[in-house]
Amino acid sequence: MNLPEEFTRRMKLLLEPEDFKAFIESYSDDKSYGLRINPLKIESQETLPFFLSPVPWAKEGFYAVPEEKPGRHALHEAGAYYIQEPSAMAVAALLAEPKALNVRQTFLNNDNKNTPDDNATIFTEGTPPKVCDLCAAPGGKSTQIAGMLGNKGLLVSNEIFPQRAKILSQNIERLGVPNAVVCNETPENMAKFFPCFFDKIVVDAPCSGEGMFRKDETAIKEWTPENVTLCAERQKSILAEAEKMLKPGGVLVYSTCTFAPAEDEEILLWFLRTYPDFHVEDYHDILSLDISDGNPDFISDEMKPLSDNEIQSIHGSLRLWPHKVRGEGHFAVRLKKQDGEPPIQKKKKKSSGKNILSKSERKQFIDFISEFVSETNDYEDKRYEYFGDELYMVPEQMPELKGIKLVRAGLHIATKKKNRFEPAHAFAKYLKPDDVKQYYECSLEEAEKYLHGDVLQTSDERLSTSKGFILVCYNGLSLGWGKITNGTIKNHYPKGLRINY
Ligand SMILES: C[S@@+](CC[C@H](N)C(=O)[O-])C[C@H]1O[C@@H](n2cnc3c(N)ncnc32)[C@H](O)[C@@H]1O
Repeated sequence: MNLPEEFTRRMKLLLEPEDFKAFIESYSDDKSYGLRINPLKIESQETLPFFLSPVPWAKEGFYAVPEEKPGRHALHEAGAYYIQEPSAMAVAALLAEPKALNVRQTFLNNDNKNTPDDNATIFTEGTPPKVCDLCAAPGGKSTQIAGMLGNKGLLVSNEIFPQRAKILSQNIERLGVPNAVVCNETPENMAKFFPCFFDKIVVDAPCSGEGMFRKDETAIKEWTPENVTLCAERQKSILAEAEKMLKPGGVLVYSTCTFAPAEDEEILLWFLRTYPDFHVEDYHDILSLDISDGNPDFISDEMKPLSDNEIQSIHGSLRLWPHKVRGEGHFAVRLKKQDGEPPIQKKKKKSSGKNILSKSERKQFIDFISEFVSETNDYEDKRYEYFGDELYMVPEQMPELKGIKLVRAGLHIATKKKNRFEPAHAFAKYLKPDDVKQYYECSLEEAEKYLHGDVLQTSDERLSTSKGFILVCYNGLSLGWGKITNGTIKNHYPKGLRINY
């Protein structure tokens, strides 16, 4: 592998000779590859037909074998898991509260045996939090956070580039997440819409991507020292906006997938000096002791001298090195904002009302879903809003977002067509077989046909007289809608998502 010369020179200066040797040698190893199970869909990895071994720092994370192609399997489309580079899984894990993370520690101490307690999620106590993932596409951290939220609270996932925001939104849909709002905004606009709003924010910043070298040749080609400087400036401006959006007492997680101190330790130091009401919370002993500390010696002379407090804070950040852990490399730190009274904000109205379902429309909608949903009670007191003809079940904690570029406003539940509704694909992805009046459980071969867009033929006696919308499932997980008559299931899998197996 042809690493950029200046990159190698810098790493040689930073690392001890033995470390440097091991670091460079790690580039001849295979890249790390993993998947994270989606707790909204499956309880354990045991139902997956792949060879998996646990990632120490992420409860739902597993190393996988790329040759088994889990990304091409029907279970992937069913939202059972998300393919994610293992070291990246440490970032969202840093959002967890220590109590829940101690559960994880027990998990590790028990030879990685899964225990029922281990399903404890981080946000189950007290009011469910409002979380923002500010640089979110394609959705690795967002889908991990959604799993931790367990359909409670609010997740606002933002991505600045429209095409990437669309992919983010699709991944959120695939994993069946109901409480995520996807925005396509600049961090500056996000801060205007959400001042002092969030309990937790992740800034997984755009960076020079030195941790991508083994995975992606273009990261090597695009690397320049000037880009490192440019990224560092951009990271500061993104963090400055994130800070405005965080409530007092809130948690900010900053991360990059690069090794450049200018984007890691130095950004952390800059942040602590600019915002003295933040301090670092050290999670090494909670996440995994294999993870290294951030290094105060990496700080350049212009930023020296460092106080004892600053040195300790930098030690509290995490570095995942590819020669020390099984992962491509990451930097991450958890910052806590001092408690205090939030500045008084103009209260945002919940909604202007014009998009909201009228009483008669609400009745019409509930009547419509009662044709295929077993229990409509859960849907009766929810907040519904139209965006054009698209009807969304909007998370309760979402303020009115007039003027913001929205890609997804919660759970896309239906499309209005003249005087009737058509259930949305996202709604199918959210539902489980037990939630509906009729579902069809496919074989793997049928699932692949369905995902390809084919009509399915069933000889299942129970369905011989069935009519109307039916949830097409594989391994007990919904793939999408079909419409059944006389045992023939017409395919409603969205055209843009169809796959050639
Ligand atoms: C490291 S990636 C995020 C990866 C994502 N968190 C995940 O886990 O899948 C950084 C993201 O920031 C976006 N980005 C680029 N420039 C940005 C800017 N000026 N402000 C905010 N986000 C930006 C990129 O498009 C990219 O999707």
